[in-house]
Amino acid sequence: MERSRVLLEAARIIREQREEIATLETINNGKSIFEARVDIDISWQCLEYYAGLAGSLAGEHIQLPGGSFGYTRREPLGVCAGIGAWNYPFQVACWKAAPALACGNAMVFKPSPFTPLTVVRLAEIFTEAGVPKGLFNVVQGGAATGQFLCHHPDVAKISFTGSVPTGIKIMGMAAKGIKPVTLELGGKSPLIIFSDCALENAVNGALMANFLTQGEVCCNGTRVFVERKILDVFTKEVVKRTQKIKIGDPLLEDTRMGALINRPHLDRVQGFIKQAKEQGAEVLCGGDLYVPDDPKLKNGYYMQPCVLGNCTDDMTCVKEEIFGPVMSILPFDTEEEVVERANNTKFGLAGGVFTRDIQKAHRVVAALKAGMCFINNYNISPVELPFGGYKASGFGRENGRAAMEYYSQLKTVCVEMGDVESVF
Ligand SMILES: NC(=O)c1ccc[n+]([C@@H]2O[C@H](COP(=O)([O-])OP(=O)(O)OC[C@H]3O[C@@H](n4cnc5c(N)ncnc54)[C@H](O)[C@@H]3O)[C@@H](O)[C@H]2O)c1
Ligand SMILES: C[N+](C)(C)CCCC=O
Repeated sequence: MERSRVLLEAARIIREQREEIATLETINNGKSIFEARVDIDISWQCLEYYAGLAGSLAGEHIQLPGGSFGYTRREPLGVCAGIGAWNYPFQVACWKAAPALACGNAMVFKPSPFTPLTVVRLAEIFTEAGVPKGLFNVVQGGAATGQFLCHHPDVAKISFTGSVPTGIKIMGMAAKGIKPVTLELGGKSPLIIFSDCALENAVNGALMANFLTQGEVCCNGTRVFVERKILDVFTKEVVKRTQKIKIGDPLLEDTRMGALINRPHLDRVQGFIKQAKEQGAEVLCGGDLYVPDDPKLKNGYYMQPCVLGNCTDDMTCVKEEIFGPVMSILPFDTEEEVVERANNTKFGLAGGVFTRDIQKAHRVVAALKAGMCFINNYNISPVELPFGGYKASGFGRENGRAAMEYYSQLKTVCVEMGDVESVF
């Protein structure tokens, strides 16, 4: 209950300072202030949710023969290292810190060197809310700092959010110390649009699945499979709506797409589009740099959101995570075919389906090999729901009751009520 009170107080401070933190996050990452506010809301909701769960940590009582019994205790792991990506800096830190602290652990958090700012604010808020000194700590740095944390003998668990190649290294380092890991890695998720969908919702869903945070979202549904019967009408509408997305100064109220994280990443995203064209895809809209009128933004890393048509499953843009505002549209004819193609990927983070046929919806998501599936929506984040991947997208879960499992360990106590029957 004490942990709960402190987390609730931290959530209250975040709510109170929402505008200031959102502004800092926009400066930190480049995403629009409109979206940053949503991220901050999801963050305080996460703290409130785990505040609610903190007092419910409990074991079981198990009756044994002769009046003996056993019981289990759910105990903290110790010092947990959190290593974050740059796309949701404040939110990722809250998704890790809230369950870690609720379960009685300490955390040392390392943000991405590209987004060092807001997690420091989080640490200050925790202190202000009454988190004891040293219980939540921030260290800045890049790969070397991350490696140091993973190898440190006092670190009991590593919770990592980032790319698959780094995830592989983290798992290797954790293996050396037999440390449990949570890996929240990348994806190339399918979004399946059946012809019996509510078209406007499906178009909205496809935009939500591809263009939040400049497309730099792990669970994005970037392979948009569209039933051939509605391919033309769906594509036309998606392109029309994509062209209307307001790009520019992320601190302006009406901006909906800000700047990508840095120049090398922008070049990489555009490299994927160039390669897609060479492989036969058609750029239906966007893909070029966007240069705002404001002279002080001229050198910003802005690009026009891109929709690719004429795509096939073997193209690089369809197989690899681009992590930018690039949607690939792929036609399909049957449910069986689309499920097989949707699952034909090394990743398994998310998936989505739009249809009015509720049986088909449940049948298809049951067949998808992905950890987070959406029916008739995409990329919403209720903190009550566990989030995490299958296959190369990682394992372990954040959010929901499930995350408590990943920040605690079970101790079993066996209690003898009779005499010891020795075999010797
Ligand atoms: N599944 C999820 O919840 C989720 C959420 C956000 C981002 N992501 C993924 O993150 C990737 C983009 O983020 P990124 O570019 O910051 O990823 P990244 O793997 O380059 O870096 C992630 C973090 O790991 C650190 N790091 C890098 N090398 C390390 C090493 N050898 N040892 C220890 N730490 C190291 C970085 O400094 C950073 O803090 C994408 O693939 C995206 O899909 C996944
Ligand atoms: C809040 N979203 C949009 C579901 C993103 C979760 C974190 C992944 O990058």
